[in-house]
Amino acid sequence: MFELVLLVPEAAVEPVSDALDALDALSTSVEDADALTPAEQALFGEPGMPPPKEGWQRSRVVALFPAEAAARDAADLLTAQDFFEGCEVLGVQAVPEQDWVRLTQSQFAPVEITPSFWIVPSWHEPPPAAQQVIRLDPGLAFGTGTHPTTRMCLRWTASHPVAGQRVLDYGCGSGILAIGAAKFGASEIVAVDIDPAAVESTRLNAAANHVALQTGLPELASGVFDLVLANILATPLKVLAPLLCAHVGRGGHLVMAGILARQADELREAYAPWLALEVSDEEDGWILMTAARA
Ligand SMILES: C[S@@+](CC[C@H](N)C(=O)[O-])C[C@H]1O[C@@H](n2cnc3c(N)ncnc32)[C@H](O)[C@@H]1O
Repeated sequence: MFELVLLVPEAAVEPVSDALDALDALSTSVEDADALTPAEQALFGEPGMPPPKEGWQRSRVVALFPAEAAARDAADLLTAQDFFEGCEVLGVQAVPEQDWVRLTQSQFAPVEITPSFWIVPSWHEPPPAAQQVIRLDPGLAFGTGTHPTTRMCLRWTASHPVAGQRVLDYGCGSGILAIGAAKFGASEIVAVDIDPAAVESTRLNAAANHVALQTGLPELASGVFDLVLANILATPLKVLAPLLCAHVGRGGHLVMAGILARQADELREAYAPWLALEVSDEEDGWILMTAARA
């Protein structure tokens, strides 16, 4: 494999990427050419918000070709185009052979939730101290245990008596919270998501963990539960307030994540007509908000 590396100003990124596609590049990646320098620009918005800017001032565009001649031909053809003005060919270089599967796998190590509760990818052995293990590989749906919001929900489940309880995981993603509840003895679990890919992912992950649960689109959730887990984001959680509260039975708990510390008051206010939320955990600027129904 050979890669053609280009320096491209913001306005030309789209036509250059389209042209690389038309020139049969196997893949094209676009990175901030000023990354790790004082000119680096953040393109991430707050969760749920659009980024403050569409593109970087200068991008490093890397296109992969199967042969050196194809990469050099593409460079020659691009250089002749009007839209290439202001762009620069930085070079064509051989890409060393890699074991991509092993490289990807090496980036996902077991995640500790508590000293005895771990999330472990299928290619790792569980650590000796692990008494409870969720087997989970990164996939299409959110929830591998590496995000603080997921970890806080799992820690809550691990430290409360969920055995024998009816549990609703609202916004289940990979199903990790539902599977966690099953590992701690919940007797009936319903896991729902608006994304059909998440529902499928939950079904597969539950099977891989030998866990029985019901999963489907949100309409599947009916009745009241002893525990309602919802790791979504502040804005949808506010909209869902009446619905989620209606699912919390007497003596039951609502546990919510996906909320930034500075959003605590607005969430408290949105839920006040039904339940009194309090902050019960915090990690990396994210908080866990919980409430109990008397
Ligand atoms: C941050 S992920 C959480 C996944 C997993 N529960 C975890 O804790 O890691 C949020 C999930 O909520 C789902 N979601 C977003 N809005 C939703 C809604 N209104 N109703 C149901 N699911 C929703 C998304 O599709 C996504 O899978």
